[in-house]
Amino acid sequence: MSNRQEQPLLNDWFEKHGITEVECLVSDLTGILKGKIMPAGKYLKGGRPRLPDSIFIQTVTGGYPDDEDIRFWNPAERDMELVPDPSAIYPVPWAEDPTVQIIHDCFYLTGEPVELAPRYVLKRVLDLYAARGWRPVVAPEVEFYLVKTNTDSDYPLEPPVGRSGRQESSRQSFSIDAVNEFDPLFEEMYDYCDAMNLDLDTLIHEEGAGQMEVNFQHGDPLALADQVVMFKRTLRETALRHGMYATFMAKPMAGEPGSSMHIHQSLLDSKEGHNVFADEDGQPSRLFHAFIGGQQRYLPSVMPLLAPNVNSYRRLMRTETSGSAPINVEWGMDNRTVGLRVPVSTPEATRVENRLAGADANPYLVMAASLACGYLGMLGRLEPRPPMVGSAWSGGNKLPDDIGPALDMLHDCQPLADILGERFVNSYLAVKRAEHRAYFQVISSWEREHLLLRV
Ligand SMILES: NC(=O)CC[C@H](N)C(=O)O
Repeated sequence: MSNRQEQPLLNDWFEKHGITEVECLVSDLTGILKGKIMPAGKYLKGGRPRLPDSIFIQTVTGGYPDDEDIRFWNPAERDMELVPDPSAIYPVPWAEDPTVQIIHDCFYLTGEPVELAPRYVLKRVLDLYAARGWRPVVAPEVEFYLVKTNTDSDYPLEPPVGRSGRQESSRQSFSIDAVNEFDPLFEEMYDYCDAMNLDLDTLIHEEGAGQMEVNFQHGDPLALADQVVMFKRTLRETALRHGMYATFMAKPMAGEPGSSMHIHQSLLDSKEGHNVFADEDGQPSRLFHAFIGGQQRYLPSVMPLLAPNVNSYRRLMRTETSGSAPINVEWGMDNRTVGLRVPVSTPEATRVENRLAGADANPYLVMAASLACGYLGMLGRLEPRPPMVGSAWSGGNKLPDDIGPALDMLHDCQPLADILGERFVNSYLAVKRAEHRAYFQVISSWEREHLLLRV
């Protein structure tokens, strides 16, 4: 991978846009963009930027796993070379100087890819599909909240003040006027997304106060994961410019529904280009059913990638305000109470929507995990349970209800480690356990409220 095929393309692009500065981006496990900022001339002329591989064992608080877990990564903390992906070049429309942001892949200096990189984990799963002549297609839907800026982390978040000077105080699902309250912000968001070629389909108001959802046009999973990462960055920046925060936390406010990252998934024959989830007679195919069977069998074990934080499981708790966040891996036609919804569609658009992931998850890992489960189902020709008709809520929570048990289930699932990479899974478990320990060291206001004078 040390060839420089991409160099002429970069030269042209930089020249055309008069680029003076480059942001070299790599997504860590959480989805935080790490990297280096460089003058354009140096970037084009000089060697590739480097980072230590320890960026992939860093927790969200900047810590590292405990000593006993360190054997899972590379104690030498080796350098990685960052290689630009020419299909992931985006201008930075809000920058003062002409700046480009480029998503990079990571390779050791010996040439092997770094298996801990989330983007590599997705590529690895896509390669397995490609080897069988399959090309998965996905369409992500991402929910988020706009909230009032707030610098006191002990204080609950609040909805932002819109153009009317008021905060939303009742459910405004699908209201156009409630979106228009934040018109200046969304107009700028669209301008930025257009400049970056992010293919947004629709924007709607969701159920929560200040909660919105964007849908992306369907396409290649790697390109869409890149787009979601870039969209999150763009929206956070836009909101700041308008005196608000945009948050992708799975459950930012106790009395409001959580935010999800639904993934619609279909499967094309790589050569012919037709959707193999439908038979010649237009009926759902055996592969489609086996894909769902795999999702039913393996999704509970891959929950740490779909719901990666303690906060993620608050979204998946059934309460009066949890909205339609699923707590099961049932499937059903046009049914929003199940984790695996099959929308009514034409045969060419036959697909299954995985509704489990939170908006807080890393999109590379969500897509890798979800597609890995479907792949295992197709390989093992697994049969799904009968589709759910009516409400699936009454069956109770069929998913791990906290990050601790979810990590134990991932640890015990060898078929997933074989697909996602043993070294990646072990490092991921170590990082998430370290985060869980750090969380547990914080004494919450609930404990002060209810235990202080009673126990
Ligand atoms: N768009 C919807 O169906 C709502 C999803 C819900 N907010 C969730 O967290 O899963």
